[in-house]
Amino acid sequence: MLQFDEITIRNRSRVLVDRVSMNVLPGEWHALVGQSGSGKSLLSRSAGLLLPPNLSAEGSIRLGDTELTGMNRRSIRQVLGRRLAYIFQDYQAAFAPFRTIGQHFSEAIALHDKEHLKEARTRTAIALESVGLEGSLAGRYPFQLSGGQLQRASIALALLFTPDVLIADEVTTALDSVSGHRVLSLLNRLRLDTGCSILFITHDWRHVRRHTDRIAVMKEGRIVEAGGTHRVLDHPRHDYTRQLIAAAPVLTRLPSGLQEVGG
Ligand SMILES: Nc1ncnc2c1ncn2[C@@H]1O[C@H](COP(=O)(O)OP(=O)(O)OP(=O)(O)O)[C@@H](O)[C@H]1O
Repeated sequence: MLQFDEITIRNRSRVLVDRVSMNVLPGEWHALVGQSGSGKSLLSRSAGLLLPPNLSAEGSIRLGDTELTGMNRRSIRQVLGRRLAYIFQDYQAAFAPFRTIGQHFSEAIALHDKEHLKEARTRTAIALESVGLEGSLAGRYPFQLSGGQLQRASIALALLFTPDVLIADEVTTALDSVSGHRVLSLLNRLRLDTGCSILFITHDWRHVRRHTDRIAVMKEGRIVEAGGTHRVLDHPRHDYTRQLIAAAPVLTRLPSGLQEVGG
């Protein structure tokens, strides 16, 4: 569904992502893990052509049959939000401070589905309700919502057009553990309802074990190990994966079928 082929990302002096290939399958929840600075965010941003201007990317990224690399701004804008959506740790950045939540939804509908603009209000209310928020929140400004509410609103906005792939980059990091857990349960329900795939970047192995189907492990710009979640967690082949798992002590004590308490 989202196929990265031999992606290399560099700045003038350094290769930051080195010939990475990865395939996110339809409907799956695919984790991308690795230490800070290993290149996870750059790789995921390269799909939406969202790299900072001082970096360049080579290789091929396909969403279904559509080649994303080399698209012009106009074409990628049509893909972003409609077929490929992002949610970030910094969910505040998804909203402009002086526009209401509802205005953000109307703008997205105006961009991707103009002929149904008249129904924007109803659609917004339905979308907000699908993530457990009241439709009336559409009239509020971002600063009038809690962190958890705003993250839910950003998920509703990202999933408004049922994208094929949702890229979730450390979406629970800024939330307390209960809100984080709720957000991920919500994502799982929406994934099952809509059939979208999730590329999930995280440092939290509890979430990896609980939710994901497959894992790719990144180290210094390369994927060093990839496979089914239970295989990688219970029988890691690469030393680096073993070290990462050892640094999350609770996981070392649990066979993959069991869930840890808490979190
Ligand atoms: N605009 C940039 N210019 C130069 N180097 C950059 C730029 N953006 C990121 N990097 C470097 O690229 C490497 C990979 O960064 P990236 O943000 O992808 O890491 P990450 O694995 O997502 O880390 P984290 O888990 O902390 O978010 C890091 O060494 C980072 O310093």
